[in-house]
Amino acid sequence: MTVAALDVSSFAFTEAAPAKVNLYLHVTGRRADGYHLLDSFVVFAGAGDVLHYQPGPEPLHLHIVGRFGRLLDASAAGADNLVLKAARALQGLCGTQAHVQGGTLVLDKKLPVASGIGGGSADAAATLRLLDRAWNVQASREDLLKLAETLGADVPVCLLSQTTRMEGIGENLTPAPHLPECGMVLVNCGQAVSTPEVFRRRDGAFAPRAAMPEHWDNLADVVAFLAQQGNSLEAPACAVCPPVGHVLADLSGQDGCLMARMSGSGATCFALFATPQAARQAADRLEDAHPAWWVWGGGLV
Ligand SMILES: C[C@](O)(CO)[C@H](O)COP(=O)(O)OP(=O)(O)OC[C@H]1O[C@@H](n2ccc(N)nc2=O)[C@H](O)[C@@H]1O
Ligand SMILES: Nc1ncnc2c1ncn2[C@@H]1O[C@H](COP(=O)(O)OP(=O)(O)OP(=O)(O)O)[C@@H](O)[C@H]1O
Repeated sequence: MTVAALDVSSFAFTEAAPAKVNLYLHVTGRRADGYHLLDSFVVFAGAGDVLHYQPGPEPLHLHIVGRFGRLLDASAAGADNLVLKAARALQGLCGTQAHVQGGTLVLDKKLPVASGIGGGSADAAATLRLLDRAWNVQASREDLLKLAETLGADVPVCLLSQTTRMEGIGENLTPAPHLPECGMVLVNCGQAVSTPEVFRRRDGAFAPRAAMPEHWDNLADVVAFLAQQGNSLEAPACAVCPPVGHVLADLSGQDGCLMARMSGSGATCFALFATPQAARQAADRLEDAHPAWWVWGGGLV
C-alpha cells in the first residue's frame, strides 16, 4: 500500500525519525555479557524515516511504506518490528492511564535497513516520543530513556535525537559540543550489514576514550579533531561488505569533501562538507554515477 492510499495527510500525529551518524566510534572495552563499551560522537542528519499515527478503536497496527519498506519482511511489520515493540513498552509503562491506545501507525521507511544509521532504533525512539504525546502519557525523560534501553543500544541516543556523546553500551549520554553549520552526504551501497557480526569480527586492541573539546571555533577544528579519531568497526565491516571501501574512496574524492568515514557498524558512510548546499551537489554527482546506491545530501538536525 502507498502512503497516499493510506492518506496520512489526515493523520493526527507525525514524528520524524532522523538518521543517527557516528562521527567517530571507539570500541573501548567489552563487558562480561559480550556487549562492547563505546565512546562515540553522535549527530543526526536531516534524512530520516517518518512515523504517522491516527488514534482509533481498533487494536494498534502498523503499515510500512516507502522506498525501503519492502525490505522489512512480514515479520518485521508484525510484533517484531521495533515500532510495535516500542508501543507495547509504552503501553506497559502507562497501564490503563492512557486515553487511546489503538489505531493505525504508518512507518514511511526512507532509510536503508541494517545500515549503521540506526533506522530501526530511530523508529523505536520516534514511536516513544509520538505515542507519549498522542496518549498524553507525560512520561519523565528518565522513564522514556529506561524504556529505550530495553529496545536496543542505539535507542536512547535516538530518543534525544541531538548532538550527543554516547558511552557505555549506549546508555551513558552527555551533551556534546554543537557542530558549526556544515553539510553531510550519506551513501549506502545497498548491502545490509549485521551489527552482531561486525562486532564479532572486531579484533585487536581497544581504542582510547577521545579527548573531546568543550566547543568548536570552526568546522576546520572539528575536522582536525575527527581526523585523530576513527571507527573501530570500519575494518570488520569492510571485511563483511567490501563495497564500503569503494564508497569511502568515492566520497573522499568529491570536490569539497572535508572527511569521510563509516557510521556505526556500516555499511552507510558519511562525508562532511562546508555547507548543506555543497553536500547536496556532491550527492547529486554520486547519485548520477551510482544509480544503485542510496545517496542523501543536506544538513544536520
Ligand atoms: C554500533 C552502533 O550502531 C553504534 O551507534 C550501536 O552500538 C548498535 O546499536 P543497536 O543496533 O541498537 O544494537 P542492539 O540491537 O542493541 O544490539 C545488536 C547486537 O550488537 C552487539 N552490540 C551492540 C551494541 C554494543 N554496544 N555492543 C555490542 O556488542 C551485540 O551483539 C548485540 O546483540
Ligand atoms: N522499524 C524497523 N526498521 C528497520 N529495521 C527494523 C525495524 N524493526 C525491526 N528491524 C530489524 O532490525 C534490524 C536492524 O535494522 P536497523 O536498520 O536498525 O540497523 P542499523 O541501521 O544497523 O542500526 P544501528 O546503527 O543501530 O546498528 C534489521 O535487520 C530489521 O530486520
